[in-house]
Parts: sequence; structure tokens; C-alpha cells
Amino acid sequence: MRLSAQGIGWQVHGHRLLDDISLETVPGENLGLIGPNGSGKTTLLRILAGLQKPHTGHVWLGEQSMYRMRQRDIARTVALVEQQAMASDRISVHQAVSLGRTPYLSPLRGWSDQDEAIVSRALHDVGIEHLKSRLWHTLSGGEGQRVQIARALAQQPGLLLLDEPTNHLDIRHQLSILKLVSALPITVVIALHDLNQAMDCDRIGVMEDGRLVDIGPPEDVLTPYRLHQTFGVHADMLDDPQHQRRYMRFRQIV
Ligand SMILES: Nc1ncnc2c1ncn2[C@@H]1O[C@H](COP(=O)(O)OP(=O)(O)OP(=O)(O)O)[C@@H](O)[C@H]1O
Repeated sequence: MRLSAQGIGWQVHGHRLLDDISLETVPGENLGLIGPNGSGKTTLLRILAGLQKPHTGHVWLGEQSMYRMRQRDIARTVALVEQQAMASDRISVHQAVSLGRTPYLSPLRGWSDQDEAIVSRALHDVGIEHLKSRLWHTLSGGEGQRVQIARALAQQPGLLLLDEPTNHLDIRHQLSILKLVSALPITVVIALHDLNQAMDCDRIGVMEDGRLVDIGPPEDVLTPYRLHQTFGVHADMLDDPQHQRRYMRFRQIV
């Protein structure tokens, strides 16, 4: 699924939080979104998911304007995993993940074996089958985050938007979620704070003060200049020939 955004602007009380953002995803790519705290990543993701309408600009899903689509059709196309989406409802994990199937249900199209299979697969893929009978609100932060990701997978979107999906996860689950996400045959836009994890994305967009200041392949974007300019840190680039990979080690600017 191709998503394009043109001239996106958003402001609150005259303060510009997003300023003229244009981007287009490549179908099937993993696009990382990085930027300091408060640079506008969450606000942009919510607009790309159709939860907020921008004050200026436009979003298209494929050839269709998002603002001419029914909410149900948007939900069949785009899933968003938010950062702070903790549960308060007294429902089980299985029920929570089943909510991902809501856009496909109607009075004429009830719950089917296929829906059940999709939910089971999503529970399996994020490794929470053993939690399926637990009450959602009793889960730890990391377990709850995996439920949110399973719910989004059950939605079977063509475009998956993830807002710092690993921030509550232990290192093993961080790696397994990132591996799962990168193997999905769909377009993924993922906000990340860990810049070494962002290096594994196909492309990276850099947010700074509500503007998208760069977008491109990780090696072109994550330069010492960019890290200094946007994040205010020095970075040493370390090559790992065994895994043919580059890592960054960060130092404060003194
Ligand atoms: N409804 C709102 N009213 C006022 N300010 C807001 C509102 N929503 C967001 N902001 C501000 O907009 C800026 C961008 O916020 P946003 O959450 O999009 O940033 P972010 O890049 O996701 O940050 P973080 O990395 O800390 O999650 C912040 O300064 C935030 O305080």
C-alpha cells in the first residue's frame, strides 16, 4: 500500500507542531521515523492513520483521498499501534486482539472461522498465545504492547504505523517484534528512538521541530552531521565486518 502525504501542517494555539510535511512510502518498505522528543512523530503518525485531520495538506491511500474514505475502509487499510495505549477495559487478551477484526464484521458478515484463525495467528506471531485468557488490564506494559501489535496485525492492514513499539519491551521481545515487523509483506512506518535499530529500516525520515528535514537510506541520513545537528550528539561509526553492519556509539557534545 502506498501512502502519500502532501503539505501536512498542524498547529495548536498558533504554535506550529507540524510544518509542511510531504512524504510518500514505497510499497512494502519499512520506513523509520526518528527525531528528538517533541519533534512531531506521534502527531504525524496520528494524521497518517486518519485519527486527526491536518489543518493543511492531504493524505492519500493508494489513489484514494483519505478524507473521502469511510472510517471502516481506512481501518481495513491502516492500523496504528500507539505509544500509550494502555487498556482499561475488562476484556481478555483474545477479545482485545479480536477487536482488530471489527472493520470486517457487519450484520451480514458475522464472526467466522477465518477471523478466529487470523486472531490465533496474530497471538502466535507476537508470542502471546499463553496470555490469551488473561484480562487485558492486568498485563505488564510490555505484554500490553504486544497485545496492541497483535490487534493491529489481526486488522490485516496494507499499512502498519507503529509509534515506538519497542519502548516497553525487554531486549529479546524488542528484537523479535522488529524482526516480525520487517518481515511483514506490507508497508510499515515505525517511529523509533533507538537509532541503531533504525539502521535496519529501508529508509529513515528525520523529524526536527515539526519538519521532516531528511528522508532516505539509513547510511545517507544517519551521518555525523545529522546526528550532531538534530540530536545534539557526537556519533562514532563502528563497522562490524562479521555481520556487515555499521553501529553508532554516541557521545555528548561537551
Ligand atoms: N494537543 C496538543 N496540544 C498542545 N501541544 C501538543 C498537543 N499534541 C502534541 N503537542 C506538542 O507537540 C509536540 C510534538 O509532539 P509529539 O508527541 O508529536 O512528538 P514526538 O516526536 O512523538 O515526541 P516523543 O519522542 O517525546 O514521543 C510536543 O511539543 C507536544 O508537547
